[in-house]
Amino acid sequence: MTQNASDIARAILAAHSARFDGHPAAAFDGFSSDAPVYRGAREACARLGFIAIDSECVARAWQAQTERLGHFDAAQWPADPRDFGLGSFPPAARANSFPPCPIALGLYAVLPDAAWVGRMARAGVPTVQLRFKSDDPAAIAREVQAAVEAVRGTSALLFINDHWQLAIEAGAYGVHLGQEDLDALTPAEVQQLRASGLRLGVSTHGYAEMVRADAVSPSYLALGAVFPTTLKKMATAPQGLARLHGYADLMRGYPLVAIGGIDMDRLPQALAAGVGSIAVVRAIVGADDPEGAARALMARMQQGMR
Ligand SMILES: Cc1ncc(COP(=O)(O)OP(=O)(O)O)c(N)n1
Ligand SMILES: Cc1nc(C(=O)O)sc1CCOP(=O)(O)O
Ligand SMILES: [Mg+2]
Repeated sequence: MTQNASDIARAILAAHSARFDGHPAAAFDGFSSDAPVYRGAREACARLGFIAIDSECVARAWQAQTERLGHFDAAQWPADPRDFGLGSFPPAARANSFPPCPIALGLYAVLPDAAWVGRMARAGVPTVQLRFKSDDPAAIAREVQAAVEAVRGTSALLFINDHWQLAIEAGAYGVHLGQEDLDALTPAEVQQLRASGLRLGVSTHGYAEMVRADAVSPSYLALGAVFPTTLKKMATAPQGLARLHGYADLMRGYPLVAIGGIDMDRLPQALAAGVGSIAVVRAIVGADDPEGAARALMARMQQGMR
């Protein structure tokens, strides 16, 4: 049956509004195609509060899904990598992928300095990140080196945030980069990082950023911010659990890390979306007993993964 764009939008909203509630409608900036499924989906996504670049991405995927299936199915929110134009899955099997890391990185402590990295590695946290923010190049180099030394003799996997060249020199396990960090790299630098053998994790905050990250075939994807966070100013609103489920469905071939506002109470819900890792800052660094908090978070992760 041929349906027009308004019918398509209504059908999508009827099937998915309840799940994706809590986001105000987003500004609508027009269509890039005349295909009715695309147009209906684009309108519906804007009404569901997806930002324009994400609405565009999902609407195009909905059109691709319809063509692939041979019919429009309002119930089936797009979650097939082929419909988003992603590379082949699993990504780790691609010729140009970054080295793999465990599919379940477990509790992932994002920490402000090397002393914290050492403390949490010794407390048994499986994945740690040095997120040292400073304008002093000598201090940054010292901290990266100290973090690498701090995890020696422990089984913690150490990612260095932002400073990929120092991470290579110091021999870290991996590097974490945001979208802007990645944009600042030339193709030759991306290739240098890939050739170094370090793992690469990339931040994402929605469909369009996941698609961009997939283009470099990183070792893991971080999905944030799931809940509100006071740690840093975010450019996008908290994604919420329903979107986290959608993102994890689409990207399930990657090791996935949920981040942003996660604490003991919220951890089980975030884990249930299908991610293998939960990243936290304040739930550890802000705790009265950080080692105790880390142990409690790890125990809760174990329960959730059973
Ligand atoms: C696991 C994890 N996820 C996301 C981030 C954020 O990285 P980025 O977007 O580059 O922002 P800064 O941390 O550099 O402020 C992260 N560090 N770790
Ligand atoms: C560093 C960072 N990056 C995020 C992202 O969404 O990319 S959220 C975040 C802060 C996470 O801190 P807390 O666990 O204290 O909320
Ligand atoms: Mg960064």
